[in-house]
Amino acid sequence: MALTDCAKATDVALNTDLYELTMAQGFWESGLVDVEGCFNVFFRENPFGGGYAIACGMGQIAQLVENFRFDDDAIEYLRGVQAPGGGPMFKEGFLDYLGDFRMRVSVWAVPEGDLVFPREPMVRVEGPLIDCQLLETALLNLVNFQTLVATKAARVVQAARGRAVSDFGLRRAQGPDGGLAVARASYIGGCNSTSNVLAGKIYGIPVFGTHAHSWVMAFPSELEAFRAFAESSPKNCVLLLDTYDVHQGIKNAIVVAKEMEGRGERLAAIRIDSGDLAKLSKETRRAFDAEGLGYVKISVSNDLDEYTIQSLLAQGAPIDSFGVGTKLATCDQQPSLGGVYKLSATRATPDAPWEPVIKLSEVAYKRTVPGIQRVMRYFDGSGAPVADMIVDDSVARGDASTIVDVVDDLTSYDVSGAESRELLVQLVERGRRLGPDEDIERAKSRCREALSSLDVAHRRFLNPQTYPVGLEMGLAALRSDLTRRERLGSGRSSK
Ligand SMILES: Nc1ncnc2c1ncn2[C@@H]1O[C@H](COP(=O)(O)OP(=O)(O)OP(=O)(O)O)[C@@H](O)[C@H]1O
Ligand SMILES: O=P(O)(O)OC[C@H]1O[C@H](OP(=O)(O)OP(=O)(O)O)[C@H](O)[C@@H]1O
Ligand SMILES: O=C(O)c1cccnc1
Repeated sequence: MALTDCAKATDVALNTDLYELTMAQGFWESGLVDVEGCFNVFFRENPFGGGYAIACGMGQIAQLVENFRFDDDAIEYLRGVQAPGGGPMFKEGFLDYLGDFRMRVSVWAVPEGDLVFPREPMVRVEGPLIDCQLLETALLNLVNFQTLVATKAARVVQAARGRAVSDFGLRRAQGPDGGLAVARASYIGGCNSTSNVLAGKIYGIPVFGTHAHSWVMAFPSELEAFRAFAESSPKNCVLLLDTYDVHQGIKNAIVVAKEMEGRGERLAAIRIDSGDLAKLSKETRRAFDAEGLGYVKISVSNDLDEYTIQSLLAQGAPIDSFGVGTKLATCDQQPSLGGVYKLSATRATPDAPWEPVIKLSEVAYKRTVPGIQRVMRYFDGSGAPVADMIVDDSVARGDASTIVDVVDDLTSYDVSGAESRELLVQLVERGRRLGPDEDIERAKSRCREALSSLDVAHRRFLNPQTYPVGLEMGLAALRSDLTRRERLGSGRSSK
């Protein structure tokens, strides 16, 4: 993540909510240093009213775990933090403990770029409660935003139907870190390039750019501005046509394109950034084709998103590429994913058996899933994913053909005969990464393959079909049992 890439690596431990540190102090003081927990990250609704989400941010978890330490500066800062009631917030003994602290968690996660659906764990963390708690905020910060952006990008790219999409969002992103995260996640979600140069350097994402209206305005005439840009950037010349009047812009760009031809060069593309993009792109295409300039591509921008792109293509607009900024970077329509980190099991020591726990709620919809959860994804004969099953091996009944819906336990799905694969992959074992970070290109191709295998019923924007996610029958029974026990007053709530 940006903080681990750009700032002092050790600052990652302070990139958290204060309560994680006060809870950690409480665990330390209560002597609960050996107690272990299992936490799961999941979200409850697909973003943007869609039928899927794209897992992202997981590729930076191992780095977060490894870099998680409190250096002298961090301890000095914490020593100075005052409690509102007076006196230091943190005790010296706890600060000593933090000074030697190293994360001891094990982590499993859905690989970046893969499909992920509501209520299934996309990250599972096991380890000492203190460690798990200290990781919560930074982990959610990594995966919530990037999963949201990767999903938005996947939708925009889906609408573009094979045409290139570039991330233009840095100027509207949520700060410098936000801009980097947008570039990374939108590339994994399917964008071809970014205008963000730092993201290009850090992540190896191809960079792309045209020129601004100010370039044209800085010259006495548009024609001179176009000429100067063509001379300065002959190998990546994209001319912006709409500073004054697109029709005059077309004429001037044609003049410059011909002059370039005379020098053995080629105008790569033009960009249109306002007005009726369908009408103007058609006029531009006709004019350039009539002059034998069929190779000049048409790029458009201006507050685009998946819906405007879908509409432009439905209008037959001959557009070759899209620059998408504000609505991609700010995840317009839905500014946050709402992913949560919930405890699902505890054990008194690392060798003791896990005890599943459940969080009830007034609304059944918010009831959590207990246990040490794995996810199996089932596929039909054509390789399309058809359902995901959450399994806890300690209670599994061996009947892998029935999945009980995760929200409505009167609904079940039959997956008999379907091929399956494990969704969560282990990244970290007791604080140590199990391998190098995956190449971002691998995550990008995983996303492309996963989306192309997903039934269009789950991919469409309007009223997509809900993808089935449920519990293995033994886990469903355990959840009902724990719910009953808590409701009848014989569970943890009454002890
Ligand atoms: N043919 C079209 N069909 C659907 N939406 C379009 C079409 N052409 C443009 N749009 C979208 O309509 C919105 C507003 O476009 P509009 O023509 O008002 O540009 P503008 O706002 O005047 O440009 P400027 O950036 O100069 O203010 C933008 O989101 C743009 O992407
Ligand atoms: O429209 P977006 O999807 O956010 O894409 C990025 C926008 O940033 C630039 O203009 P800027 O917004 O700075 O000024 P303008 O709207 O006046 O052209 C560019 O010309 C795009 O329009
Ligand atoms: O290169 C461009 O055309 C560009 C980059 C960022 C924002 N708007 C446009």
